[in-house]
Amino acid sequence: MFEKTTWIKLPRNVLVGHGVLDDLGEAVGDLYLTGRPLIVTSPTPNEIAGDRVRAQFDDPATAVVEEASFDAVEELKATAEAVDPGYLIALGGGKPIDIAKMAADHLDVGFVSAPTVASHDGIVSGRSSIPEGDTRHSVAADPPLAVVADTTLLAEAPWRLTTAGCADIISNYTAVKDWRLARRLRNVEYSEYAGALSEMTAELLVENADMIRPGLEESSWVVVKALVSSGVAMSIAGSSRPASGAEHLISHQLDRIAPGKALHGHQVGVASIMTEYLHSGENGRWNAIRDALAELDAPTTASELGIDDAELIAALTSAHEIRDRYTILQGGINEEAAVEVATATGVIER
Ligand SMILES: NC(=O)C1=CN([C@@H]2O[C@H](COP(=O)(O)OP(=O)(O)OC[C@H]3O[C@@H](n4cnc5c(N)ncnc54)[C@H](OP(=O)(O)O)[C@@H]3O)[C@@H](O)[C@H]2O)C=CC1
Ligand SMILES: O=C(CO)COP(=O)(O)O
Ligand SMILES: [Zn+2]
Repeated sequence: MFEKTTWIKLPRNVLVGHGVLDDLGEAVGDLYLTGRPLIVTSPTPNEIAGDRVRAQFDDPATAVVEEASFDAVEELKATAEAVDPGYLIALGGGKPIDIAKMAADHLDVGFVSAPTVASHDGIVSGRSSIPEGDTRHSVAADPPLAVVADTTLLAEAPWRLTTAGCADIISNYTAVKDWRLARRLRNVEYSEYAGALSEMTAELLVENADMIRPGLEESSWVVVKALVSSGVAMSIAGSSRPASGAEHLISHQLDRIAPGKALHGHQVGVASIMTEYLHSGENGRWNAIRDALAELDAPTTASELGIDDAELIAALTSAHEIRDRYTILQGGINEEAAVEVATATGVIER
């Protein structure tokens, strides 16, 4: 008997465009949400756009989060108990979005995402990525009911945050390779739709790379559409597999070994050059990944990330330990081989 079930959760309203942050109230009204909103943000986005959002609601409450952690989720839930919100609005980068997404899931209230940077593909996904001790959890949570991405605001954000979003998308190439490898060698569940969507998203971004330039609203448009599409691929898959393979494991390790030095997207981009090399060898397309990153002004070396060679090698050799996810790094890579891949790809100097 056929007993498989698929439940794909997706946002209902996705609003991308010029000045649309001022339509957030309307987008929320369209969802028939009731009660007061709790705006979950972090210091910079609160300063830049908090008042614009608060002005659209009666009696809004605000919680400012400083870090992505399970403690921050618990603190937010405690705030919510006092505030009794009808729904949450996440305003900011990956940090407040991940925290609000997970807290909304626990509180059983709706959640709306208003990204202020196009820096990662969690703006739409049904996952929260939260570190805990030596591990990193990709926690299932309902995706936002609505996404309101204001391209004017995103184009004004520092360029390096946009290039981080581009690099997070480019890393989909190797994430899908790892996923296919895991299907072949461990029979893990694989979705052709999610894999194809994720790869196509990376392909379209690279094809449009010449349109992606600092301060251009069209660029934010192209990048956000890609981030939305990648998030949808994760929702279809019901896991972060289409957008997170060994390159993400390396980046998560860098977050622990060299915290705060580089952005998530930039780390996964550089790591992706190396995992592509591991997948396809020296004549493979690792240099196409490197060139695409360089064209988008994203880092391609450890020193551009601000990371020491030793930190990079430590992340490479320990990445396989942090999550039970089969990738090209399964079983680990030893130090000599790690130095070889990092130098062969120019990520560290010989
Ligand atoms: N759930 C998922 O599927 C995914 C989750 N992620 C997670 O997302 C996080 C990375 O996201 P990222 O956005 O880089 O993290 P942050 O939320 O930390 O944002 C990065 C920086 O941008 C600042 N910022 C936010 N908006 C603006 C703006 N408009 N202008 C200037 N600065 C601004 C923030 O300020 P401040 O310091 O004041 O907050 C912060 O310093 C990681 O934790 C990663 O694991 C990544 C991909 C997918
Ligand atoms: O960053 C992500 C996808 O781009 C989320 O991946 P993780 O599941 O590895 O946290
Ligand atoms: Zn990512």
